[in-house]
Amino acid sequence: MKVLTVNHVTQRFGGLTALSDINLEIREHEIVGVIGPNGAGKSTLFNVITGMYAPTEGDVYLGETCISGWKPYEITAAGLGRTFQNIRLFPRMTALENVILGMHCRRQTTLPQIIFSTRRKKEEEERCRKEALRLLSIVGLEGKELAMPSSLPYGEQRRLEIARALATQPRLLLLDEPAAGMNENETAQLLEIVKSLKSIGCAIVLIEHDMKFVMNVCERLYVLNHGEQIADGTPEEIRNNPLVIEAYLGSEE
Ligand SMILES: Nc1ncnc2c1ncn2[C@@H]1O[C@H](COP(=O)(O)OP(=O)(O)OP(=O)(O)O)[C@@H](O)[C@H]1O
Repeated sequence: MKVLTVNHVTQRFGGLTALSDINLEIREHEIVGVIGPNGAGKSTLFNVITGMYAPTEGDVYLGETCISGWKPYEITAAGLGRTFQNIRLFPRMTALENVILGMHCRRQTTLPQIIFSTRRKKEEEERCRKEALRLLSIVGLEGKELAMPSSLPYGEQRRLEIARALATQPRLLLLDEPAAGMNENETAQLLEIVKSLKSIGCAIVLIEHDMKFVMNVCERLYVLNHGEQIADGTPEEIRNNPLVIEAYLGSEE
């Protein structure tokens, strides 16, 4: 079953075409990469999918639902989670609280229940706490629930962001350069965690410049260059694609 369909999407900014007729299909449980040299349009594509921009042309579907023009929070509630290129954790909250906050779009208590502290609210709080602890352990942060984000090493802060994104119960998770700034050890740990997310039933699309990481974790790749989709296929096919090789060599000139 398809989780995400990007259907003939074009994005223009004034006279600049940042994306031109892009088509993507992501199926359940897949891990798919979007790669391309600087300025290729990767972030713009993520911004269109997550509702930061409404596409100039074309449509985005989450499952069977067209989400083009929806607001980011509506898209999150519909089942699309994301992490950002730069860490966006709440600095004055513990790791656990950061994850619990990610759940707010799924919480069932109403405002009066919150104000009058009903039994239902307490039960829900306990349920959220247990779920947040489970998510922290999925990203390898068991025992770190009371840590403040700034006390965690960089690699763990990025994993905490993934746990928070998972707290929204996404069908699809978008990771924006998850390995950026990580050392070799941190990248290797992240690789195992991303692979393990397959088993919790969410599909993953990631933008990443670290080619070794991408080639190891992704089952399929889409390649953008100057806003155009120049290739898609398995890592092996992409590695040997002359258009891709030319795009990357050209970008180093
Ligand atoms: N809001 C905007 N207004 C105008 N131009 C934009 C906007 N966002 C992106 N662009 C332009 O669109 C093009 C694609 O940029 P984008 O950031 O999507 O590329 P990218 O592949 O993510 O690059 P990088 O790998 O360097 O992050 C660039 O020419 C960029 O300057």
